[in-house]
Amino acid sequence: MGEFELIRALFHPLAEATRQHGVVLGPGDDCAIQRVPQGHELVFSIDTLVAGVHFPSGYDPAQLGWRSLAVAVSDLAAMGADPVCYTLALTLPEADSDWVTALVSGLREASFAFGIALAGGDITRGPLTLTLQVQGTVPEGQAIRRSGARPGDLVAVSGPLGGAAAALAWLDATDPPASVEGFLARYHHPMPRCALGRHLRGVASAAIDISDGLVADLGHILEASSVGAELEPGRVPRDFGGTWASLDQALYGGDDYELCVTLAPAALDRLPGHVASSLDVIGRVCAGSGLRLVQADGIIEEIAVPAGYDHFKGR
Ligand SMILES: Nc1ncnc2c1ncn2[C@@H]1O[C@H](COP(=O)(O)OP(=O)(O)OP(=O)(O)O)[C@@H](O)[C@H]1O
Ligand SMILES: Cc1ncc(C[n+]2csc(CCOP(=O)(O)O)c2C)c(N)n1
Ligand SMILES: [Mg+2]
Repeated sequence: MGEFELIRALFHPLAEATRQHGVVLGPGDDCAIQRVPQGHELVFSIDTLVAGVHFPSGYDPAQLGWRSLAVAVSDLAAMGADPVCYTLALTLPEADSDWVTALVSGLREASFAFGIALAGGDITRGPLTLTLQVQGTVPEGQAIRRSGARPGDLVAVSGPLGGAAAALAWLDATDPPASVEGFLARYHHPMPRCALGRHLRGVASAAIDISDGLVADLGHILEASSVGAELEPGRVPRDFGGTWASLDQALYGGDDYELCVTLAPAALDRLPGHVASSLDVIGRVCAGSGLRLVQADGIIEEIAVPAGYDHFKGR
């Protein structure tokens, strides 16, 4: 199949199937057109996934479709935005229609799950790479930024951490033990916390999605907000169906796509019960800078400049 046949046969039907009323014009013209309702703002972000870096070379294409859209939509969730549409720039080593059909099936499943429509894209030949630009909307002024954390706020996370990092060791295993299924599910099937993000508009003082690891991503909030924080590692959730990720994986492993949020104690009390109970409080924001890990025995570890994944240095 050639480039245009692939687009017509596989991507146009996906765009038709997922079309949203916010998309005035989908694939087929020089640009797509999105309607932004009055009183709302456009929120957008771009993410690239490279074979061998963000997913294993030889990764299952249907899982790749879900994972790629999930990690991209996760940035919208962190802002409290409602997903509307995305564009996909796809670089393929060859035009293997079975492989692309499977990729499209994963994208289709994720598109429906997150309520986001394919609006356009680009296909080129080269090393396997996907770039997704996701677009959403929020009521004017209500996007949750990284810069709003204030001393006295609680630090909370939306779910267990470290599972995707723990899965890395098992990605190539032909018959992994049942005990690591929770880790693998987290890697293969991340769930962007869009519903939570929506509830946190006007409630959370700051939010970020955890792509690089808790310490690194909380570090981005602290830096943007010019504050510090104390974190109790013993309170960080890391249970994946009865098998626990290590503390190191929970603190420093990436790819979990839970949210890390800061909010005033009174704001937590105002949340509906089921939303509040989806958050685990793990620490507190304080004046100053840097992150202090407070162990159960009171020993404090200072982390001055929390570093994340650096593509030019490795981990
Ligand atoms: N080439 C670039 N030009 C302009 N801004 C950039 C560029 N690369 C990154 N940024 C900006 O830097 C900030 C952090 O980027 P990063 O890719 O680390 O996002 P993230 O949400 O922290 O992580 P992830 O990529 O896993 O979603 C974002 O605001 C992003 O727009
Ligand atoms: C096969 C394989 N090996 C390692 C990782 C881990 N990993 C790669 S990049 C990244 C940070 C986010 O990148 P970016 O900042 O580009 O969004 C993480 C946690 C993976 N996902 N797959
Ligand atoms: Mg992010």
